[in-house]
Amino acid sequence: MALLKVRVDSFGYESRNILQNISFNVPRGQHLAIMGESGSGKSTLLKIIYGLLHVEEGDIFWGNQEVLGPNYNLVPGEGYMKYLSQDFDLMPFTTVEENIAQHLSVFERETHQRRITELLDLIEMKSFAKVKVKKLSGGQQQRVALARVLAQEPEVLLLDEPFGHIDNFKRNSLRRNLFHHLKEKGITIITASHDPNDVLPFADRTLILKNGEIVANEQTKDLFANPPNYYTASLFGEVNEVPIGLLKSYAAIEKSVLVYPHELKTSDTSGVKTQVVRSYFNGGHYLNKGEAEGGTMLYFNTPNELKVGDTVFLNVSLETINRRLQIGKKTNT
Ligand SMILES: Nc1ncnc2c1ncn2[C@@H]1O[C@H](COP(=O)(O)OP(=O)(O)OP(=O)(O)O)[C@@H](O)[C@H]1O
Repeated sequence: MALLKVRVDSFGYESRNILQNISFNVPRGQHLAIMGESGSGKSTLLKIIYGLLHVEEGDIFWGNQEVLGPNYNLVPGEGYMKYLSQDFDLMPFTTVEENIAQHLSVFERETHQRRITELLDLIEMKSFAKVKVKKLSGGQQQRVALARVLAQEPEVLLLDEPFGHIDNFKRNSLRRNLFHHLKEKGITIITASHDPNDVLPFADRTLILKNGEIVANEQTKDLFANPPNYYTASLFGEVNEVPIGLLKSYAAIEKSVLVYPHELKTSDTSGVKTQVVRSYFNGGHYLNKGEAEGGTMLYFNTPNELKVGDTVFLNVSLETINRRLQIGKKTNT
């Protein structure tokens, strides 16, 4: 079974080192997400995998084929791999339809119209088929760019912030359509994104980059349930680092555990005594900031708005505490 093998011992622009000790595999058909703060090296890594940047120390293989970088390929990029960069690379003076058609195989002329319709459907832009690309908004152009990379049905698809310019109204259905389509076709995907909504529902595995190094590479659900550090957890949203002694006063452990806001449950009578500082409307719930005894700030969710100055008692299940303590042990060793 084909496997994408990525090894970058070190890579830098000019003299500055950007990536080091990178090594991971992606089996055919798997969807890997790459998350990391801005500047952590996500785009650089995708460009290396696609063969746009030359790596002295490292190599990239798809099965037995080595991805040759710009020092060996006059036109960088491999036929079986497509890369959607943050700038879309469209032909502005031709129509949406022509932009897509240009990437369809010349050997399948009779099926072109059907494929164009299928791709326009996928990006929800059927009514724009005859519109010139230069007249489209940034988000619409990004959707056309997505259709273009899909037109050739690559074996490996690299997506760099694929929904960054698309508004929420279209974004949710587009990412469901797109990732469902790619999974059905068995395409191997690597998506670089800041947005946990691009990652949590769709990526089989998630790799976390920090300062150009891998800090985690796990099944997405396991990583969310057991984040190895604060940095990883905070990429998924708000998170608290809570001293165990605050949660369980009898515990003689000088450690903290990571607790997501939805894992802190309120009670009127017992738990960590906390005074409400702010209550933020989040749509389906309120995210509250509270000051616990001893001054620790805690973020916690409630179904209703809380009044500033109110006192609540917060609790975390023993099961959650124990699970998080186990990860601490694992990563310390
Ligand atoms: N062409 C370049 N020349 C020099 N330095 C660069 C170049 N491209 C990127 N960098 C630097 O490399 C580092 C990693 O950038 P990269 O774009 O890979 O990060 P990223 O994680 O994709 O960030 P973002 O999420 O903001 O897109 C940054 O410090 C950036 O300034």
